[in-house]
Amino acid sequence: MMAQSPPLVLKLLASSIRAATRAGKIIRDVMSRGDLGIIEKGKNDLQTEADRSAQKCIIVSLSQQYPNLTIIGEEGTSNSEVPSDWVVTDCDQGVLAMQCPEEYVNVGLKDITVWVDPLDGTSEYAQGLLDHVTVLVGVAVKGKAVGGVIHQPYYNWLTEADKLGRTIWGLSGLGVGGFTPRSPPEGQLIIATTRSHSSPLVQEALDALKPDTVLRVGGAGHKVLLVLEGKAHAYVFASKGCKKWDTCAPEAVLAASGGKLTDIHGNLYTYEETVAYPNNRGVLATAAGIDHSSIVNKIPQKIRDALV
Ligand SMILES: Nc1ncnc2c1ncn2[C@@H]1O[C@H](COP(=O)(O)O)[C@@H](O)[C@H]1OP(=O)(O)O
Ligand SMILES: [Mg+2]
Ligand SMILES: [Mg+2]
Ligand SMILES: [Mg+2]
Repeated sequence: MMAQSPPLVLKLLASSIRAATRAGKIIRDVMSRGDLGIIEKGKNDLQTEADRSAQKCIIVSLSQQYPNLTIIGEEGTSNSEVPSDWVVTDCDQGVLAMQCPEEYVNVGLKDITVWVDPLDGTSEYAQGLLDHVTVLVGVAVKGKAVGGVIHQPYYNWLTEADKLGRTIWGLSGLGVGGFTPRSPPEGQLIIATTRSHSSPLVQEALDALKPDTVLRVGGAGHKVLLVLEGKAHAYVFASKGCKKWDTCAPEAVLAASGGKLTDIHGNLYTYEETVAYPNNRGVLATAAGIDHSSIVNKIPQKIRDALV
């Protein structure tokens, strides 16, 4: 009997794990060399050589394996040559060997849009808050965020440098791999929010939720990691500013763990190729077991009306 090739969604996730991990090494190498090559794309919006190089690594690596795949990356498109050791065309064998959830077995290339944030937390990267940095690859099927990779290249950098970096993935219907999610402590409310893109509206939403603790940290990927790790109950960002590549992978990984990422109204974003990039309705993510809608309901209508 001929061996069946693995379903596309599973294989793409397995390839994305390898590509994101390679991109993380590029991000560390740029920092080690010390010349970040910073460009200001807009107000409070930087791009470094690490963002550019990591994106090339991921896009070239996935495009070689999946010609005609729709890939949308934060740093735009460029056809420039990349060093051959940036091109990774192998797969994570552990994920490849898993049983693909039935509903994704027959998904074809045309149903998929991949959203790439090659370096999430650029502002923190430039300031040396290196554990806030993640590499995000999200796999959307017919507009729904179903698969995701969150690679954290500097995980453990201050504590166990010999175990540097981690890669966490999730697939709807299959679960989360790379670590074991934990529940946040009961009887309190810990909220993670922005440290570099705050505003009066962001603060008003936090005040309304009366949290015991607010963690002001960088990156959408990093904040969702805090929620997955049980270090925060929720990630609340009552502002525009995040884009589809910031939330696609985190949404998929969080959902695979039983949590939820939506706009501030509690509605899911969609991730089809034609969708507008900005997440103008804010971000609200909650851990598994947290009542997402009760948090939505505590956000004053005035704030919700401002985010449409
Ligand atoms: N006003 C903004 N302009 C550009 N990017 C933003 C803005 N607000 C948020 N982001 C993106 O969303 C991520 C999460 O936001 P925050 O860290 O403020 O909570 C940021 O790291 C940044 O992604 P990136 O670093 O990939 O450009
Ligand atoms: Mg950016
Ligand atoms: Mg980002
Ligand atoms: Mg980015």
